[in-house]
Amino acid sequence: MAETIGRVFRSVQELANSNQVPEKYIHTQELINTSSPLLDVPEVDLTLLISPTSPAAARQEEFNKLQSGLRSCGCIQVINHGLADSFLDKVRQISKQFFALPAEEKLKYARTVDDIEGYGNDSVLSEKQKLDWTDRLYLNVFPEDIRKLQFWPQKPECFRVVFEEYIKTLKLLSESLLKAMATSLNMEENCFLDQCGERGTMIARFNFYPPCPRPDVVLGVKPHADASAITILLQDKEVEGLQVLKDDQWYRVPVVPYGFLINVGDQVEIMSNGIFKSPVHRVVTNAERERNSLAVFIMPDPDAGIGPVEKLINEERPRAYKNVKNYVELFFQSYQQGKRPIEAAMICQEFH
Ligand SMILES: O=C(O)CCC(=O)C(=O)O
Ligand SMILES: [Fe+2]
Repeated sequence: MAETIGRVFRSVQELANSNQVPEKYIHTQELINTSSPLLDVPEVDLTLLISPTSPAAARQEEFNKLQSGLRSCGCIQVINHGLADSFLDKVRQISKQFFALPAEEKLKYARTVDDIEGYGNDSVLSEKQKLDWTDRLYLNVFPEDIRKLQFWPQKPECFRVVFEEYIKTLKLLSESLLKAMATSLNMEENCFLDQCGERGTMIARFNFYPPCPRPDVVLGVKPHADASAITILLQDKEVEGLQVLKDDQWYRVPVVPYGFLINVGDQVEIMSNGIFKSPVHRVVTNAERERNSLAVFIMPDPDAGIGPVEKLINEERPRAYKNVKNYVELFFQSYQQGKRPIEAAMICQEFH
């Protein structure tokens, strides 16, 4: 068996417990403002949006909000999505319970040094990299044959049952969203979904952010945009932390306790020829309270190429991106070099 990180791994949770902030976690370039202004994220009522019995005007209103959110800040809050509040509480509960287990129990699911899947902390991609103040559990979920069940917790006991139900429902939700996004642009409803392919992948990342003694210089997650097509985020119900960059300024993303935050990933930015924006975002830390979130990344099949939808290319909006295959690989190559990965897919990069 490959060496597990058990031997070399110090969880952020352990650092937090011993009140230590190693230098690798400290950002020296700028102080981090944890109380920046609040972002105005449109709340979209999914039932009104997709139900054929909704009044046409009300449906249109929801489509307008969806489109304007994804164009301006790259995200929307989805409410009235059909998942019960009590079920979302259960999902949050299994995450909290997992991270609260003793270290030796969690280490049964530890990732290997050179793999991303499993329980661990920030993957080190370069020497200069600052580390994120977070522990994670990273699981491949769809297609089913890419699951590595050895990483799926057996404690708490209901983990797998609750999680399985959650991801099945989120798969359907992601399909509805991708269709709605295409429809909002007057495109054929499957134009984004079809590009994801039969073997589109879905990956879940449970994020656990222990309290941090230095929120002024440490980040929960450093600035990045997601490599996904879209990301479905279940935020902590009480503790804020996510920030989005808009017009060169950081904004706090509000907590909607039983809503999902949906953000555009780089691959839908490409498919939409830049109409929808994949937002740069980061997570700040909190000195008093821990925070949990669960990000589900909806990814196109890495073997199927993606590119801007033909009908979204025209004189006013010329093709801005190349067709790309296995974007995630490209993403990590650029990320290592400290570049914004999507630039590698842009045409005429010097003009952007
Ligand atoms: O914890 C959050 O709110 C967001 C995490 C995130 O950006 C990610 O996992 O890609
Ligand atoms: Fe992210």
